[in-house]
Amino acid sequence: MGGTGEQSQNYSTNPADYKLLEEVGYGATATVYRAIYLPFNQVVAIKCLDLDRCNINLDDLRREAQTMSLIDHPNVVKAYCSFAVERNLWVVMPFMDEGSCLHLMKIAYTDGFEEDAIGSILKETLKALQYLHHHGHIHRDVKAGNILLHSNGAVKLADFGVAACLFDAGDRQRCRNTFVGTPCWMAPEVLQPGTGYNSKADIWSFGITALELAHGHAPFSKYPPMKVLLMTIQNAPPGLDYDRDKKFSKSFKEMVAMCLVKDQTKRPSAEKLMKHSFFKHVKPPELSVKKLFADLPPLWNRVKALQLKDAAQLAVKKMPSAEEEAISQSQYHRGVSAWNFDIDDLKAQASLVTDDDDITGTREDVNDFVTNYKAGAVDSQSGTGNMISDKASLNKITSRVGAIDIKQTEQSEYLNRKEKILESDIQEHGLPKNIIWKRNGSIREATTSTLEKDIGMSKIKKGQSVKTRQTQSGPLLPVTVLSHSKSERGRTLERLFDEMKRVPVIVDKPDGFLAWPRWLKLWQTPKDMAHLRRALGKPPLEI
Ligand SMILES: Nc1ncnc2c1ncn2[C@@H]1O[C@H](COP(=O)(O)OP(=O)(O)OP(=O)(O)O)[C@@H](O)[C@H]1O
Repeated sequence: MGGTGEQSQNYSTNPADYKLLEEVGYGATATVYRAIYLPFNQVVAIKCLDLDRCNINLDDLRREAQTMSLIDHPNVVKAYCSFAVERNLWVVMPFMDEGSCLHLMKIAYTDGFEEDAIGSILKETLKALQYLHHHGHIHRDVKAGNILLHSNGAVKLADFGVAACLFDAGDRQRCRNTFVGTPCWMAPEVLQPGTGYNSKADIWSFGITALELAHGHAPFSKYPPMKVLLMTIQNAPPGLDYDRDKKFSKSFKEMVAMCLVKDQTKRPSAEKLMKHSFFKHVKPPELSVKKLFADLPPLWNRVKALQLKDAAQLAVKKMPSAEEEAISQSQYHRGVSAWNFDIDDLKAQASLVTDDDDITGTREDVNDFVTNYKAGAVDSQSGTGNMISDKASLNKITSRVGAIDIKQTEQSEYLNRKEKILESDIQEHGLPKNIIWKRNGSIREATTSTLEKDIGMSKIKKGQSVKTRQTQSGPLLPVTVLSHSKSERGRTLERLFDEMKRVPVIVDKPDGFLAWPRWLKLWQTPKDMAHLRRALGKPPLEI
């Protein structure tokens, strides 16, 4: 099933022929926009790769994008064309109007999909792998975040070619100890230097993706990457559990187990896997996949809602002294591909991590917080939004964004280069008026007005931006602060306030104000206010 408005015409490489509309996704190196190709008045997606962040030769990138444009299969997202725009590479693709499976799970299916939908999604993805492997390609980044969906039921595997190119140029093949990939989804042989890998690595990732779709997250996802690496190499492969996963069929469990065999030579090829009985009775995606989107708001509103949720995660995450760890965690839980790591270094770090380590709280914490917040369960009465207007103290602040240290004075410039959520955006596109948040089978409604009011958008002046990029997902939210004992809570708050000094959430560029959304009201008692005062070194100003 193609059905995504793909046309065989030539697309121009003149940026003026494209009108960028909403942001519909972002990854490690790219931001994806819905756009109109003006000569055809056709909706397309444009992936804007930031070449400064890619560290890659433009010619290599172009060549790879050209390869991508030669790909022709209904289950693989093809590139219509690509061209450089200043320090970006634009890749023009068909617009998959329901976004990725990952986004969909995050917004409405946090515990994963039902088996009939999973079967259809996996079967279509496997067709894509069959095609790619047959043509001698390895995808290397199969995961729910790269499986795109269309409202007509079409399922396509994305991120082939350009991603591979980007990372190959980072010496993936040549450098023995350095790999790039998404650790949770990576096969043991990919993680072990010198082993060598082939298309069977995609079959492992396919098996992990099956578990991701079944549970709403990949196995080991609560652990830091270095631990995942060791667990993948040393532990028994993950799988569907007899007890926990009772709702899934025997044939589904068997199929997943076949993919997740550590010895790559014993894993089936895509072609052989397609013959497994699990795929024989799969429903057509128009029946099982299409129904997943019923009642959901448009993709761009969902993306915006997720960004706000992520901003919350960033702002209140607890990471007492391990900023880098938490930022890494954030990227890791987002499932981004740009994970550069050194095996020896990671092994050294991994030895310091115990099974009981819970560095960042849990995914459930985050979801519970968001759900409760929307339902009004989080106290939003006590405390008010606070703003620090003391420039001298601000100048001391260094915010850590991704792997880059940015001094306060450089922040405006940095933020200018980032995508922003502006008040005008919120007003223009609106947050989803009636998101149906399905959780544990229950349905809740969140209204724009509540969310906007509590976020204090009315207080945010035009030009202020919310930094969200680094926090697509991940259990970084210390919402347990609300249920902790007093002393635990105090300690968590202290760390939180300490963190707040370093991580500005909203920056008012003209005045150099630092603030955070007023709905992050975790200081609930006079004692908490005292903590805040101490952490800031001065009484917080109310806004
Ligand atoms: N053609 C498309 N139509 C609609 N949404 C898209 C399209 N391509 C990508 N997206 C959205 O944008 C997100 C990021 O895109 P993509 O994965 O290509 O970026 P990336 O930088 O390569 O990310 P990563 O490295 O994390 O995989 C996707 O997860 C998906 O939600």
